[in-house]
Amino acid sequence: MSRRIDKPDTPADIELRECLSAAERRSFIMVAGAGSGKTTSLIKALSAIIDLHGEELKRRRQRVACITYTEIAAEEIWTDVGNNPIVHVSTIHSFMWMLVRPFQSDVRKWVAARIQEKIGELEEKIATYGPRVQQRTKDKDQRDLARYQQSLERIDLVKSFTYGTGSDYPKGILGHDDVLRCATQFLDQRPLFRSLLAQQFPFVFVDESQDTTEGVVTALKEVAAQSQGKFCLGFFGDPMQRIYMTGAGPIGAEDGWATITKEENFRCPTTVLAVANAIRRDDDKLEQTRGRTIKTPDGEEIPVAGTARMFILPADERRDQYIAKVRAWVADQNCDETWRDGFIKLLVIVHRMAARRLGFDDLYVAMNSKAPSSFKDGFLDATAWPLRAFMSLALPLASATNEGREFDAMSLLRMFSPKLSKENTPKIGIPTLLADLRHAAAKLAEMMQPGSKATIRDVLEHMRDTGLIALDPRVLSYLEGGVPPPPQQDDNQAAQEDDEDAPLEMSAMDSFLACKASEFWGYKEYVEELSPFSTQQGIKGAEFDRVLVIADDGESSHFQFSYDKYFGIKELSDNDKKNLDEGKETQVERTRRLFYVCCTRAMDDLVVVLFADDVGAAEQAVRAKNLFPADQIFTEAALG
Ligand SMILES: Nc1ncnc2c1ncn2[C@@H]1O[C@H](COP(=O)(O)OP(=O)(O)OP(=O)(O)O)[C@@H](O)[C@H]1O
Repeated sequence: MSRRIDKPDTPADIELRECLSAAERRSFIMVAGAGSGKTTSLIKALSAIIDLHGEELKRRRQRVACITYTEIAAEEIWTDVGNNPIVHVSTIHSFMWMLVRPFQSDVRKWVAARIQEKIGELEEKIATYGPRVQQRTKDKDQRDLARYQQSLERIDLVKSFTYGTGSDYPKGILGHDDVLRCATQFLDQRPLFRSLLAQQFPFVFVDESQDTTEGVVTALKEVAAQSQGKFCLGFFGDPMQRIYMTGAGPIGAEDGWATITKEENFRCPTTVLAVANAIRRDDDKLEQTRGRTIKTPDGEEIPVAGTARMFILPADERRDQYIAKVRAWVADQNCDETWRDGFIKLLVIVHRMAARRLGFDDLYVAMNSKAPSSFKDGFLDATAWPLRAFMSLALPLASATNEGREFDAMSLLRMFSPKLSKENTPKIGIPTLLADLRHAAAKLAEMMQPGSKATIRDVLEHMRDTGLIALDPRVLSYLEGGVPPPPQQDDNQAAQEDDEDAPLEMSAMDSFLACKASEFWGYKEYVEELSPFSTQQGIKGAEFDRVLVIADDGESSHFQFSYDKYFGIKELSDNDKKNLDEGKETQVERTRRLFYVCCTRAMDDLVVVLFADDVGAAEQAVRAKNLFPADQIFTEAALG
């Protein structure tokens, strides 16, 4: 693939360069549809800053900050600007942590206040228990309260604070959420902190800004307001591509800011572009032009037609066979064997069927049925806190151990084991310590082995007892609770009737801890290869020659998304209607945006397979929606 930086300049790139070169720096918003080259413009802008201001920035020891959604995107962008040290590319969490880290005593005060706040919330909850609150909930709340109080006493003993995936205050670890909370609070409340940011980083760019939280957007805007003329803030995004609930969506331009748009789509072939424009017709009506082109041998630029097709097939146990048939059919039609058995990008939102096929049915059920919404959301991209110890350490460490990758195993241990942290001077000799950790890693790999009977609880206890990782205190709290009693007859009902999410969390955690730990392998495969939310492969900003989107609500109607409602196969619920009346969004808007992101990844061919209970009704609804040309919508009959 050719490098983004080598692409020709568009009028938007020229307009953007004017914002960067003006004596009075001007902040801006670049809003444009999929494949319009926003990331390309961002890379070009970084390179323009290096050319225009590189020397001056170096002299003043200043840098340009570029905030991306994933580590992978950060790496890609930094490579594209020749790994220039003037450019600091990172995720928002590490950027914010870099800013607050030097202010250790302020962080300490902030952490103490945060714990006080949590204690206050818990005390309030305890004081207002309803009659149905279960004893287990009460016990857990008391344990959490005691833990917070203990943490508060130990905060002064923490030598220095660091940042990890989940917070563990007595160990001096601030998790993702806390880092953002702390940094945005500092930025909101302290003019000096804002000046410091602007002085260190006179240019701050945010890619995928539609999924950046409101708090971060506001805080950065405050920096821009305070340092007007000397600071340039740029947001690059597309509200239609917001796929996380926490994202800010459309970002408004402030007075004096430039709003830069891009009309063209450079990625999708004309057939796919037509679908993309049709999807947006029901939303902000933005229509993109051009589409991907190629140069003929005699230098003529011609549009790529590509293909865009949709299949409606029965939602039964033959899903896998149908997919294979569709692939073979497209291979024949397109004279392209890759469609039969080569690499195509499959995108599917996890549902019960997919989970069962990939061998993580119980894990899916634990995190989705009778689970808090934060678990359901966090299951889509593996960010839910109960999953973290597995995704960050247990799985990669077990793989490294199984494959004899000593060096990788050691790096993981150095990264995660509190026994190897700088603060912890070992009581036993280093060689003994390392041998113990290696032994613990081998045992972990054995417990994670497919076919092993070890449960998630067993593995977490093993990791806790051997010091392989500092577990999230919320996980620890459940481990300490012991094995739960077998469910009482009215347990489920009580769980539903109890107010708030706490009982839901408790029952979800009971099921989660009882799952086989080896189910995580199938889940990992899903997250890394099939999920449109995959942060590993980074579907955001990614593009693939051949894309197959599976639209399947499965057996469970997902909390956030419903293809059946989006395509108009299923009626909106009373709750949806109420939300609409109140101006809130429903599954329909969310599904539309996700569908848009998925479809617009295609550079050549797009195939959408919708699995429906009633194929006839679904076909009628799909045709009425008019997203695909009538002669490109097929049912089982076409497959022969
Ligand atoms: N000016 C250009 N001329 C030709 N091709 C371009 C140009 N700008 C970008 N492209 C190509 O278009 C594709 C999409 O670019 P890019 O990923 O920057 O878009 P994006 O707007 O960030 O995408 P999305 O929002 O959909 O993730 C890439 O293949 C890129 O190389």
